[in-house]
Amino acid sequence: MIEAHSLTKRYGARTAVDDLSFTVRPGVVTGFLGPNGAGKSTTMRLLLGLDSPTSGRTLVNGRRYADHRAPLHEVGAMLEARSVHTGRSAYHHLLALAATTGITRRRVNEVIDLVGLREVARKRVGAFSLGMGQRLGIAGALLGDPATVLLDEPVNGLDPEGIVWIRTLLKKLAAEGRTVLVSSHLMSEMALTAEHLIVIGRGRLIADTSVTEFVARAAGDVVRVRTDEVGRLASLLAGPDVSIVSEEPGVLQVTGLAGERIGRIAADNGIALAELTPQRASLEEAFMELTRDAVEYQAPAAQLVGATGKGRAV
Ligand SMILES: Nc1ncnc2c1ncn2[C@@H]1O[C@H](COP(=O)(O)OP(=O)(O)OP(=O)(O)O)[C@@H](O)[C@H]1O
Repeated sequence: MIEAHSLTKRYGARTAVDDLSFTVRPGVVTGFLGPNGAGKSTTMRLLLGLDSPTSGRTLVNGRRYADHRAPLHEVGAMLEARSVHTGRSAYHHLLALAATTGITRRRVNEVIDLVGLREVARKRVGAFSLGMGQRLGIAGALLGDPATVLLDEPVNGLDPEGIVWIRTLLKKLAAEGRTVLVSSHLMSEMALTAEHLIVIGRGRLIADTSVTEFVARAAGDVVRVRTDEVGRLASLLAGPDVSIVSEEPGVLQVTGLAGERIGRIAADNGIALAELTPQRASLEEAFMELTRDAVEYQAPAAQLVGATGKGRAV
């Protein structure tokens, strides 16, 4: 389990992380989402004790990272910046890491197989592609068989096959009862990988919600209706919670009524419809909407704010 309590990090006048509180639970993959510069990497560094917070605190498996006697067995992490000795082979890089904490050669070989680097294990890391480097970083994170895994943008640089592989691996790690926190700036990727989402913008918490709930809220309730009788239909549909806009001749964009209801009202009044289409905001659109101006949203934890697409020009 990972906990952030009122975490704040300032670099001079710049606030990278701003009073952030959340809990990451074991058993599911949690996506850590935010646009570039939102503060994801900084938060991850704070969780790992690589940087100290200006205020607030973080706990991993109930303790501060620095208080763990064998941190590699508690938390495995891959941060974005690669700090691998490029002259070493993948095998020797992992062996050197293992040696610092009494991890066996057998385990080194296990993780090499787990991440699919067996064929290139003896090659110099300097010659690795970005994707191979990511796999090596993941191998390092898993070396200590940790209960908690933190990965910063692990999908970067992976080919489609690698992306599917990491998705499957993360789900497996979570199913084994581990806590898995994965950062990304790609909503679409996280929607396929994560079950829970923590979304930040400008260092602040914007949403702490299940992916299911995020998807449900992202599905806007705008229905596009095409008919020869727009005027008559619009007056029949009008109501206190209904908004109707017509941006092109013969077409209404209706908010606040389900498609079924619109179809029923039209049929009851003998109006023929040429089209009746619920318009769904894509997840990516919803995410962008949500993070566009993070300062607008000052969400309490465990709530999703502003993802309904309100404010869009309909
Ligand atoms: N060491 C530092 N010194 C000064 N400013 C920093 C430092 N580290 C991060 N920042 C600033 O803090 C903010 C958050 O950066 P951070 O790298 O945590 O964001 P991020 O969400 O991980 O973004 P990205 O996806 O681009 O890596 C940015 O404005 C960044 O410029």
